[in-house]
Amino acid sequence: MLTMIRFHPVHHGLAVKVSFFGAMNMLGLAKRVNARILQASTSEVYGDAQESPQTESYWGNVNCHGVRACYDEGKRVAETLFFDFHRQHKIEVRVARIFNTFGPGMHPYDGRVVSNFIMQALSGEDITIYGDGGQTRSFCFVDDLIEGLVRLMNNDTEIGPMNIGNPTEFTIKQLAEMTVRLTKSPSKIIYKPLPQDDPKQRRPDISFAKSALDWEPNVALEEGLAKTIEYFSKLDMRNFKKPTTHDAHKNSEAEEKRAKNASPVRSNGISAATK
Ligand SMILES: O=c1ccn([C@@H]2O[C@H](COP(=O)(O)OP(=O)(O)O[C@H]3OC[C@@H](O)[C@H](O)[C@H]3O)[C@@H](O)[C@H]2O)c(=O)[nH]1
Repeated sequence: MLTMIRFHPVHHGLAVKVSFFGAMNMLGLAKRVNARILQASTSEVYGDAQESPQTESYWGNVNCHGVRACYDEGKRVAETLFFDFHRQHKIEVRVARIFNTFGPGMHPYDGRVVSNFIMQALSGEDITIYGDGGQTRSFCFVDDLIEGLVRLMNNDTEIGPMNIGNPTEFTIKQLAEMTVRLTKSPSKIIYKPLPQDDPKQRRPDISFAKSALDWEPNVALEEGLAKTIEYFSKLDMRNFKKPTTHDAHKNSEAEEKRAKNASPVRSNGISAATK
């Protein structure tokens, strides 16, 4: 749900609110009924990472006032709450950092890259790469993710945070080409501006999950993508409506315009207008 609303301007504040109050409420409930509780955290806590692969000990690189912050900071503060409740109230928390996950069951309009590309390819629309497509992601098939989460919840000693993702990295351009090939689509690939603060590289270090849970993903991107394409091709689209407009890239179009109108920046980074 948070993924779906992440870039919609109307919902920016809501993402932080849902993350914070949702975590507070659920932790209160876990305390009252003495339950073990899982936080589905995210690779977004690493922001535009300056280390790759990302280990759990990396503190991340998040622009706290950027357009993406509502999601990234919301999930970061939720982790803070989980660990505080663990320390103060001895709640049995488990925190998994999930990397880009895909598979049957995805909402066709959730706005993420896998669903966008498959929907575009199946309907013969242009495939929209944001930026030059050189940015990378590590895509985890849903069955692998669920197995990892179940093992983490059943583990009596490790609380996390723990990366649960597929460490095989692909560029977004490779994903677009693979989608076109697997769907045999006539769609052509087009390029749109990159959204502000879009991470350049995402790849989990899963050594912790491997040693603690004896877990690693088994489904390769191509195999998972084929299953996801099959799922999307059988969906009755009358049951879905577009929740938001297809406009994530527009954040950066607006940024570009602002930058063009701003005073020139000197090589020392100080705007000419400030001198
Ligand atoms: O149509 C599109 C959509 C997205 N993209 C690009 O594809 C990349 C991946 O974008 P996605 O929207 O799928 O999401 P991200 O990988 O950035 O974050 C994702 O993984 C971590 C989760 O916690 C987040 O909830 C999820 O959104 C980005 O570089 C994005 O700019 C396109 O090139 N075209």
